Amino acid sequence: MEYPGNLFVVAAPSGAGKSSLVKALMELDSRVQPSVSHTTRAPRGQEVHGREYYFVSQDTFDQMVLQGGFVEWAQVHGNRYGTSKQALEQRIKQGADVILEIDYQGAIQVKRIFPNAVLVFILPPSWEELRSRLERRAEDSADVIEVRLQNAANEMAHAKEFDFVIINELFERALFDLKAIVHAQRLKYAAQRNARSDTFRALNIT
Ligand SMILES: Nc1nc2c(ncn2[C@@H]2O[C@H](COP(=O)(O)OP(=O)(O)O)[C@@H](O)[C@H]2O)c(=O)[nH]1
Ligand SMILES: Nc1ncnc2c1ncn2[C@@H]1O[C@H](COP(=O)(O)OP(=O)(O)O)[C@@H](O)[C@H]1O
Repeated sequence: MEYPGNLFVVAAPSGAGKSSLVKALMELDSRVQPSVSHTTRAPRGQEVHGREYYFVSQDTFDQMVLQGGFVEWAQVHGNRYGTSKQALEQRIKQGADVILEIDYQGAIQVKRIFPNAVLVFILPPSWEELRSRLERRAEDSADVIEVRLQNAANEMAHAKEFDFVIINELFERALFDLKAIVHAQRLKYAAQRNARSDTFRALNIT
């Protein structure tokens, strides 16, 4: 199945900077719209239901799984997260370029469904910096930080399955790299669309 707009998936270990980069990209580029996921995790810091996530109970999440309401879902760091079909269809109707901020398991599932999806993996510059960012963010308990760091090694081993890898050392540089990936995909998509219409014109197909 071809996604009608451009579909970008951004994954990274917790603390690598994916939310900050996606947020900064959307502030620069209104054509990129987020798909708001559902999660059984409790809200953190300033998070608002319906903005960062739809925060739902285990039962609600179970019901959505049973009813086939998710394009993909995964168990991550002891919580469940999923991209609802409704959230994606809402963006498809807008013809938006959609950015999914999901884990590597979800990214692989999305690529199977939408082969034209562009998968981007964000890496921290070092282990020490990853830990330090989680501690500086100060939104997770020490135990939660340990769980996330333990999972990070396995998550980063999957980076090679992605189309692009960005090292988020200097934030502005990483943001530029993410912008360039989005821009290149748009040009490719536009070129393909124009080539198709040129061919149709040459063959007198309206
Ligand atoms: N598969 C999947 N993963 C998701 C989804 N939403 C968020 N995640 C991932 O779940 C993990 C934990 O997210 P979160 O609790 O917000 O922590 P963070 O990584 O520190 O921002 C991250 O890897 C997210 O990318 C989703 O809808 N599907
Ligand atoms: N390039 C960077 N240099 C220093 N700190 C960063 C950088 N990118 C993100 N951060 C900070 O690191 C912490 C984790 O970033 P965040 O976007 O929440 O990561 P993720 O969404 O991948 O868990 C935040 O406090 C954020 O401000």
